[in-house]
Amino acid sequence: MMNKDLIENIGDNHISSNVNTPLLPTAFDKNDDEKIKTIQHHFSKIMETLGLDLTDDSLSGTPYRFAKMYVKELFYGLNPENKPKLSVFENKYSYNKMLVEQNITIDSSCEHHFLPITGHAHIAYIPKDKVIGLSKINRLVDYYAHRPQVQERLSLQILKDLQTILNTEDVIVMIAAKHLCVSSRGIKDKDSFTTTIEYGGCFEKKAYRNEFLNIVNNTTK
Ligand SMILES: Nc1nc2c(ncn2[C@@H]2O[C@H](COP(=O)(O)OP(=O)(O)OP(=O)(O)O)[C@@H](O)[C@H]2O)c(=O)[nH]1
Ligand SMILES: [Zn+2]
Repeated sequence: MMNKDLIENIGDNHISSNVNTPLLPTAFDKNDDEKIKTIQHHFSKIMETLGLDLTDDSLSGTPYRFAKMYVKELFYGLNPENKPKLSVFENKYSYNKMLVEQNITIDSSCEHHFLPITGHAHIAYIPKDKVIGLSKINRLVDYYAHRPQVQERLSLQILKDLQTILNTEDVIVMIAAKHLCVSSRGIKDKDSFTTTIEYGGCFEKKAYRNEFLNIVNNTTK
């Protein structure tokens, strides 16, 4: 069982409440195995409602597979225990120019339809006293992406965490992604995609944003 602070912050203790993922007070009352059991039960009812024969050997394991996939894979980022350890190091070399980590895979799900959001994140920061292990940026993106999301909140959650960990406002997060709920149902627009860009500190200045965008545009395949 987790305490109230953890529930409210879902492990994102530094980010302001308006960017927290909305959770019930009961969010952590069940462990992963209990959640899988409950989801398995309800998903089998959904399948039965659709008229599917769960005694068929190809379908009988689906409710369990589906539940395990939700809890352990697609939405592992709802469990703060899965938050990656983000190692930061002293900026011994006093590197104080832009560092860009680009083409970070986004595999997320939209919270309105529970359909995939896929694309890339491009992130930059200008170090002060701390630098972060590169892979930890990718891990942080992956963690926040693996929740039911809207792209705006995903961008902000990543930004706020990096600003806190790196002890600087000078961070920018850009995400360009396709929403299957737009391309494969509803309006079924196959070509459109969505770009969000959130930043603070020196990236408020156009010159810094332009330098970042030039690097991303000129070097991203
Ligand atoms: N702002 C924002 N909207 C999103 C995101 N992902 C999905 N949506 C939108 O959420 C909206 C939900 O609108 P509703 O009208 O309630 O749902 P709907 O009837 O399925 O809407 P349509 O997709 O237009 O058929 C849709 O317009 C989606 O495109 C996101 O990351 N950010
Ligand atoms: Zn959607």
